Amino acid sequence: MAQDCRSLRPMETDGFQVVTEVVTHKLNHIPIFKGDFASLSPKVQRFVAEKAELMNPAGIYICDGSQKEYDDIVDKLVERGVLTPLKAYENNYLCRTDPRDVARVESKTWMVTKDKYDSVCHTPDGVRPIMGQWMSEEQFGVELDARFPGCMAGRPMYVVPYSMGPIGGPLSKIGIELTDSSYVVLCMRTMTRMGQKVLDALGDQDFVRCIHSVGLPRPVKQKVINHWPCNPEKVMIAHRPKEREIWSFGSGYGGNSILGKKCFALRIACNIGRDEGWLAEHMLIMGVTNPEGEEKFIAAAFPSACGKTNLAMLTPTVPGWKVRVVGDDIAWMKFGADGRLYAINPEAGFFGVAPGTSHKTNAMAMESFQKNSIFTNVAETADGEYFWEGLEKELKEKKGYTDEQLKHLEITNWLGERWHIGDEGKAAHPNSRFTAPAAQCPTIHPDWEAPQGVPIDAIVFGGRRPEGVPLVFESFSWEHGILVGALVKSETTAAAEFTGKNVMHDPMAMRPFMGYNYGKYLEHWIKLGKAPNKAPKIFHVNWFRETKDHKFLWPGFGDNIRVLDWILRRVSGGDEDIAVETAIGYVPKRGTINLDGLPRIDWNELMSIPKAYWEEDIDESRHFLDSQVGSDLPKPIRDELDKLEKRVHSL
Ligand SMILES: Nc1nc2c(ncn2[C@@H]2O[C@H](COP(=O)(O)OP(=O)(O)OP(=O)(O)O)[C@@H](O)[C@H]2O)c(=O)[nH]1
Ligand SMILES: O=C([O-])CC(=O)C(=O)O
Ligand SMILES: [Mn+2]
Repeated sequence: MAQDCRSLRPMETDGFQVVTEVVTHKLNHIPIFKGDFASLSPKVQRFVAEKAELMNPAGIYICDGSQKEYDDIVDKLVERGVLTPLKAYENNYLCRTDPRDVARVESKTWMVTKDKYDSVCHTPDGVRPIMGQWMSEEQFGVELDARFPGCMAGRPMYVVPYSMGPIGGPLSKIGIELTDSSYVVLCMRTMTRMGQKVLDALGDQDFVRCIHSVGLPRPVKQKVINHWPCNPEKVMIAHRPKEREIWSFGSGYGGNSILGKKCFALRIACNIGRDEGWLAEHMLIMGVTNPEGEEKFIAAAFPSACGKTNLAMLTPTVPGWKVRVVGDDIAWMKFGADGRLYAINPEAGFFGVAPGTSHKTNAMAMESFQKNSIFTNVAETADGEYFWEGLEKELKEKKGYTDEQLKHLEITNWLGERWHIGDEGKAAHPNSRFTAPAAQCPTIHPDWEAPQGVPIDAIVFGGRRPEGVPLVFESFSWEHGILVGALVKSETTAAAEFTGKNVMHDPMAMRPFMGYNYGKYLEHWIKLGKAPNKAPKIFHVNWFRETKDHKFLWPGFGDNIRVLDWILRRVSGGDEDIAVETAIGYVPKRGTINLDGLPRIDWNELMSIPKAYWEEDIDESRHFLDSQVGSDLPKPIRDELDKLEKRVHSL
């Protein structure tokens, strides 16, 4: 490394005191700000030393995961203006990012493998794969060289050891993230089990290597906006699944930087799962107890910002039902010796969409983030409370404001500007997020950290489908259910860089998170569902069907319990006559979904299966599978599509 990091002035080292200057030939005089380098396992030492040599940080900070460490980092960030305390709560902070760094960037996310078709499908000439982007190893080398050498100059490099899943659990895995973002350190502490105890459990085993840099070495040449260094022009989120390695550059936004989450727990983990015989999925996990006291577990996959957090934390509107959350975003699932499918939530916190969250829609999320939480890109009221679209009514009632007072309330929007309700633009960014410890959720399941997981009785797919798709249907078989998952489509949301409302394919809600060839992934699913494994039933739901004048046909949120009730009665079997066979699957018989107490529901409109819509949809789906999965599409899935087409034609 050309630069001499010892010549940095103290302020350029973020005010850290040098504890020891370890002079090994490996560390090349890079000082240790915190922790004991020598106590790290040889593998970890080598990883840290090599990457420090490459990225040339001002010093190394080995995280112990303690509360004091968290508080110290928070204090520093408050002092620097990166975080603002939200005075109305205990230990809650607001973070405003550079407005160019607010969401995942799918176009800058790559899988790096020797063989292209390990990463993506054999798509016909001229078709750009949308389920994952491939980069060659050679190209990756070039891209790495253009970004990482010296990229941490003047910044501390935090070493973040973390476990996905309860530490030491049979389904859990360990990663180590190196990052120059202290915001990321705070989020990793909430979202994972992080710190010394992970190093203790690791011993000299291997781990997933995660390298993250905001990509703006000091002295910075560009203007830093909102004290949020980032490098939007050079963003790269690259994964090397064979090497179990992640390289993330240029963005501090959660989905790109909290590497335990999407990068490890989905893209790398689905590769590990393929090798080891399990599944890593973009799914919530919930326990649902009926009025008779029987509990069943559901895993559900909806695309980003399509309702996983809300469903997992649902407050039932029907008396006698109880819902408890195991996880709200990611499930690692493995069939056990008894043939049942067991799921763990690899995360320890919620990184949830803020707008739309209120006591009315998701009271349990609201309760989860009253303390110890970080709010990214939300707005703030003059009283030091968080604010976003969907909280207007609640705020008015809480404060006893008149409409006029509410309109004049001083709000600082996510951009830091003065803003009033009714003004142009949004108070909060549509993808603004809360980061809260899962343990703070009042409905967290007592077994949410059970190392062996919870047994899954039903898998549910869904998306935002304004047209044509009924509220709920059940697939005919495991293979048909996989086709249903493979054909998940949804209106785009603000969770990634897309603008406008287009209905896009998002198979299994995994399009942005696929870690290998999608056809092989479907094959893996098919294989795992075979006897002696007992495959759960697969359902599809749609909370988002609209009337012609764009009103939701279904009230959603807490009323979704009515649909779960039907699903679980189908799972229980028995001789209840509650389903009708249709071309696309079993749908509820009229009268078998409890609608008591709801305003008028247009059942016919909500449940209809319009032939013309489905014929067109199947043509489009066939085109999608042909062009995007091509020759990699497993035969059983193609057969299911043929059967579906025949059934729809004879509607
Ligand atoms: N109409 C309607 N909207 C819903 C329902 N459930 C959730 N939403 C809205 O969908 C948006 C996102 O929901 P989340 O539950 O945060 O989405 P998620 O699937 O957890 O998203 P990621 O964290 O991005 O993976 C919120 O703005 C909700 O208000 C529902 O049942 N009906
Ligand atoms: O990754 C993120 O930024 C948040 C998330 O859960 C998603 O987009 O599905
Ligand atoms: Mn998600």
